[in-house]
Amino acid sequence: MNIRMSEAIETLAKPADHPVLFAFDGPQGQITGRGAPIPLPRGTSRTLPDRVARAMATMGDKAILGGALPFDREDEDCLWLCPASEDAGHAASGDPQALPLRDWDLTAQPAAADYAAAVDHALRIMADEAGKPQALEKIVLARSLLIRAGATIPVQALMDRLGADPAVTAFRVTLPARGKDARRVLCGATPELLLEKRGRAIASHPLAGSARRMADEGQDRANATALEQSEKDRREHAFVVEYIMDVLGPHCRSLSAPAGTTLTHTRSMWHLGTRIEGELKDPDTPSVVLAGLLHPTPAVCGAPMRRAYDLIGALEPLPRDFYAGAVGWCDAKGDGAWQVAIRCAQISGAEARLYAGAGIVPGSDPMAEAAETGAKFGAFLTALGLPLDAGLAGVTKVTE
Ligand SMILES: C=C(O[C@H]1C=CC=C(C(=O)O)[C@@H]1O)C(=O)O
Repeated sequence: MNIRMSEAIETLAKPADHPVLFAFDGPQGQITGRGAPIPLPRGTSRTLPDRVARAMATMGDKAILGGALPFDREDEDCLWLCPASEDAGHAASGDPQALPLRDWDLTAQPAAADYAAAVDHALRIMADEAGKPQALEKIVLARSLLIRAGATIPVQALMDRLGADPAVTAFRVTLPARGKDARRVLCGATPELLLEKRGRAIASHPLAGSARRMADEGQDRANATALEQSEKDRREHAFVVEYIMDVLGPHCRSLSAPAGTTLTHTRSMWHLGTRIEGELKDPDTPSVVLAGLLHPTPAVCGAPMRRAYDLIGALEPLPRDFYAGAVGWCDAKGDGAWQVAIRCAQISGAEARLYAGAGIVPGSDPMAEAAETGAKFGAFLTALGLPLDAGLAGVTKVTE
């Protein structure tokens, strides 16, 4: 179907009557896009700037663009154009009775032990290649949990529960139908800001390096201190900051990152973070175009990027699809916020596929990385009403 953008906006007269296409609720604000399901022409990262420029030329200040960029830059993105309206502040609340899930079963894909074997494999490649040109220095490997419930998973109620943590951006993005999955939604609660733009000012807040939060205050503090002092985690983090500085640098008249990292936290995880801030040379560069240039960063892929990306395809048994891509919104001025699509699931009816990954560098311990991914599932599992450590099944005991 070929739809001109001007026609698309006219068709979407009463957004409140339409289903939610995308919604974000977090430190960067509350944004909801509703409308008849009219996507922007779909395409890959290569055509993104051109498609966005054409959309922006017709959208005036009455529309907002939002959606998801896939992990794989060669896959098609999913962006929607909606009228910006005064009641678009937030989506209606979900039915609080709809959760916890009552009947469910859970399958780890791959099992924790197979994930640890893939980590071990990557570590051996790093050791073999050390010192050679284009040697693999970091890779982020992910695994997934497939949850099958007895009834349709209530996306808005889930998003409401995920958003209870003030440190995260809860999000939902309606994805294009695929096969029997007619109503696919990407839903999650990400703590990681890929790119925010207001006028000329931009910011990014990459995270890499993790430790699990503990119920016991003393143990929790000990985990945080160990993370702050971990040379392995600081190395893992530095790749991300360096990459973002390199990609954004040519687009900025100033760009800076503080020396050292800051400890940040969600309700279930500690992370190392760095807030990068800058000023664009061209304040009209749309935030979605900058997000498209940036992702996937070494927080979800690795270094060197191409080498890590190829190996992810070989070592992970399932495609990532929109996990580890980017989700966000962009207004007619190009302002907006894009988050890294982590701590999320692709939901289709009564099924949810959750994803979590961990950064691997020389010195990583395969079973500890499997445990880290297990802990990263925690927030989503809790929101569904499942046991916090259901994601740790098959992880043999590792020191916290
Ligand atoms: C890839 C994920 O997390 C990234 C973000 C923060 C910390 C990370 C880490 O310590 O490995 C990851 O880079 C994920 O949650 O799936």
